[in-house]
Amino acid sequence: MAGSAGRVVRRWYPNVLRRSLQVPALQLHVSKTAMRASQKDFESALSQVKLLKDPGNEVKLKLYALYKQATEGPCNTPKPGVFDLINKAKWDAWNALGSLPKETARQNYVDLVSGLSSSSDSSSQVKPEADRKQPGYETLVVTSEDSITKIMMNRPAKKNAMTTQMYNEIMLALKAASKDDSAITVLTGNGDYYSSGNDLSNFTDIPPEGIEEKAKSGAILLRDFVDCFIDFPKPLIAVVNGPAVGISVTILGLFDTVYASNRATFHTPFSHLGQSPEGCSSYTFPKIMGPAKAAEMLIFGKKLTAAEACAQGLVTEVFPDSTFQKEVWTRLKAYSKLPPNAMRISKQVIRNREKEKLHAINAEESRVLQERWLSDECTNAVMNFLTRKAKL
Ligand SMILES: CCCC/C=C/CC(=O)SCCNC(=O)CCNC(=O)[C@H](O)C(C)(C)COP(=O)(O)OP(=O)(O)OC[C@H]1O[C@@H](n2cnc3c(N)ncnc32)[C@H](O)[C@@H]1OP(=O)(O)O
Repeated sequence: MAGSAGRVVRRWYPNVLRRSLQVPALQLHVSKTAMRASQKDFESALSQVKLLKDPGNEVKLKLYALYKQATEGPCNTPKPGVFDLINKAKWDAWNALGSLPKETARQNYVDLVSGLSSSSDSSSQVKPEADRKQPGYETLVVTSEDSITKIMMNRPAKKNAMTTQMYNEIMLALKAASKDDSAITVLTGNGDYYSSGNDLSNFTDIPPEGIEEKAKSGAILLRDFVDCFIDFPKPLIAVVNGPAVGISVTILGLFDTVYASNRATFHTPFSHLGQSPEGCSSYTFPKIMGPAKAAEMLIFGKKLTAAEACAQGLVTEVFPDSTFQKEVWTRLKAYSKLPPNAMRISKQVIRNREKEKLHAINAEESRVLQERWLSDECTNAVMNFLTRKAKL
């Protein structure tokens, strides 16, 4: 079948499977008994079915059963043995149609193929990215394609600094991705930065209740945000397209895989900002890279190159910037074809025993940071940045 975009859709009934299922329906042979009022529709459905995208075994069995019923009538062949799994499944499907009249079976076959064709038409077209973009996000571009949900931070002019709105939108996007039919989820950044971390202007928006209330709501937001990463059920991959700062670095310890461009750097300047570690990094970083290397990053704000971050286990693999996107997305597309349930379960087995501990650490880090935000050290550092006296 040619899709409405004029693109030929791959055949879903491979020869091997067709042989093993012995589905004569797909040989474009129509028996005389089926040649009645809806013969033309039936023939056209038989042609169409060969060009559909793979509708899955359940539907293929339905099609098989309806074809047999339409052309041969009720099933009266001997039931295959229990170990002849494929033929038994086919026999069961046909037998389940009981005494359904041939004409009704033929009509049902035509209706089923017609339904499959229209859904295949709409899903087989290559849509431009603007069309695939999920609506409702202002600070992100969220797309789902090839079983991959991609969450892209989209404030390139501000180096993808994370505003309160961006934290909330990332939480929403993760919650949606955890329930959609994608196999893996990716977080990445648009432009030259992955992310410059917390948007320091978040500190300027003080509510009438005062600065304490601001720190309190910031700590709740931080805790909720990090909890979403701790609990995310599917493989989560960071595609670090450029420099990463602050919270965009610390949460990497909660990802399953981190791919980085060789242009990326990893920097957590908490002491410079009068702040303290978050994103569970006080636990994950010493575990990943050892306490001495973790202290250099988290206490002294040492900036790591991508190669250093990889050597210390924070990054899975580094790619040359010139081929970064191509190589990483080729790899991810291949991974996304692996059985999704197996991947989820493997992630659970790897991560679940740490979950409770991570939630407790997140709560504690958020509580400490809430106090830090009220300190003179933090206020001065933020003021310095916002009045352009200091750049990290
Ligand atoms: C509620 C949860 C709280 C969780 C807490 C998390 C802690 C952290 O994440 S700590 C890390 C905070 N981040 C920083 O301190 C980075 C600050 N930014 C910089 O030092 C520099 O901007 C840069 C090194 C990232 C980039 O420098 P560069 O010279 O290349 O570009 P700029 O001209 O400085 O930036 C362009 C544009 O973007 C604005 N911007 C960049 N980062 C931030 C940021 N983190 N917060 C607010 N705004 C940021 C920058 O001001 C420029 O804006 P204008 O063009 O309007 O001047």
